[in-house]
Amino acid sequence: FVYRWGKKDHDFFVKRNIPYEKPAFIFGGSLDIILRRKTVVQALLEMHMKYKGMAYGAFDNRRPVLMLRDPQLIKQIMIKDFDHFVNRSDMFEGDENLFSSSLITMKDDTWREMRNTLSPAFTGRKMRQMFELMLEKQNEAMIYLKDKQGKGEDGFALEVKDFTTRLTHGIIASTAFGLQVNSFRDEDNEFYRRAKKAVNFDSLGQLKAFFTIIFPKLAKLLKIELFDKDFSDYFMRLVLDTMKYRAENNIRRADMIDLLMEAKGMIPNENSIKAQHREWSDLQVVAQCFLFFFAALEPLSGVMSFALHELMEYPDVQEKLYEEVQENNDQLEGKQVTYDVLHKMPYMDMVVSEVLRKWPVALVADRTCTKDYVYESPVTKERLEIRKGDIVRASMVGLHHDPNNFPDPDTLNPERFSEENKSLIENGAYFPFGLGPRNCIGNRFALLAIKAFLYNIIRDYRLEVSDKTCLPLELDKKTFQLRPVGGFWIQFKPRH
Ligand code: HEM
Repeated sequence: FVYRWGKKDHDFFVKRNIPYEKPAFIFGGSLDIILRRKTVVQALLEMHMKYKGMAYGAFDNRRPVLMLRDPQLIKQIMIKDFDHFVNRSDMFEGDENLFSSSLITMKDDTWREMRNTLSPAFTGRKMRQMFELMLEKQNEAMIYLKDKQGKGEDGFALEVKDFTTRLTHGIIASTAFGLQVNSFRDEDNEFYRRAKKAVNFDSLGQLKAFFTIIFPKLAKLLKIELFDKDFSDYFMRLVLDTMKYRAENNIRRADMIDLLMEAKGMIPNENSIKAQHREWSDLQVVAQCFLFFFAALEPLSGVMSFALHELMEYPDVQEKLYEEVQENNDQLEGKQVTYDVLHKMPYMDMVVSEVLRKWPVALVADRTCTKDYVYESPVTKERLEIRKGDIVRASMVGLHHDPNNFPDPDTLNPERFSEENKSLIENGAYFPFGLGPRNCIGNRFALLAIKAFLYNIIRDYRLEVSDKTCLPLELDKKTFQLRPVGGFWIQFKPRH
């Protein structure tokens, strides 16, 4: 029995006549990663380059996954034939919890209705209002750096992932939970501690996550939950109490809580959202605030950290960006950067696009096939059959580093995204925020936060190599997070 179970689905791609990466007994496709022999990025890149053609097979732990390689096919699945591929793959089995009830994991009509409910929170108008809340947090971060700098001119070395994580926590606490926490000054606040525990899996957390994914039924039987009850109760109480307090005291604020209160009919509704959808349960509402942690915290702080590292490694790019920042800073007479100014900085846009090409931190985007599907390549006439229940996956990291799509892929070159060059980029080959109706709902939010962050840092500091910098950047195999060996160390030299 164990032998049969350990080899379950190993012939999946043989039967389909699709080339595939052979899985290991019991552990499927993740053995090298569990044993820390490879990083996830390395495994994805190697596979992408090894296979040719439209698609190949791989195993995500024990599940067969069809890896899509061809930009045309990816566009067809993610955009044009989205109706066959509405849902993501199930990550965890188990009872309803804060993760399983969030937009990321919702399915079919429930997903559609929740996406419609949340979309107004991410429009240009709302972003403009949320920008003010973001700036408050960015200012706290800049004060922290100033204090660290002291009077010396040489500056100081900083592990920037810790710094960007604290900043992102502050932004999420404010924009999603309506909370004012200064994670720089008050380093041990309860919100920060609890949230960090949830997202920043320690070794035991990582083991629990793997166990629940590889042995979902056993985990359910043994009542091994990814989030303990105490933790879920804290966030449920936090959001529901805030809503009650605001309703009683008639408080409005440009954040997620406000939008969800509208959706629940607790306050007057600007967007007539309530009329369009069902009654959401308390769990479903709180899960949408919580999803900022899963969907936003790690990618946002990750991209900010990689951006600083890249600017440090490419001083010419850094100087060119500084010139653009300085020009705008002069026009603003040193006042705070605005939403409009950030949208009119072409070089900033090119730099951020290129950092996201090199470091598409979400790495992959998944869909589950919900109706049988056949694709025929218009070029080669090759056919690919995808059946209901199959999982398909596009590897952004593979496509973004494929020299056929981006020559010299390991070099940071913002010119790829210049006005004249960017139209040459195929959008099935570049999609750091995913593609189609199920793409990242927070992409504008993310771009805004990253650009405001870079503006402030580059205006005040020159980024240089420190004694502890990992250069060339080598990802740490010991963690599932994207982090260089020894951390993201950078020397901050004050410009003024
Ligand atoms: C640089 C930062 C970010 C990156 C690179 C990123 C990337 C992605 C990617 C690749 C997906 C999957 C898209 C697909 O399947 O086609 C996604 C989904 C999602 N992201 Fe982001 N994201 C970022 C920041 C954020 C932020 C700040 C938020 C919230 C404010 C957010 C909320 C979401 C949500 C809710 C989904 C699921 C959407 C759905 O299923 O309808 N993300 N993100």
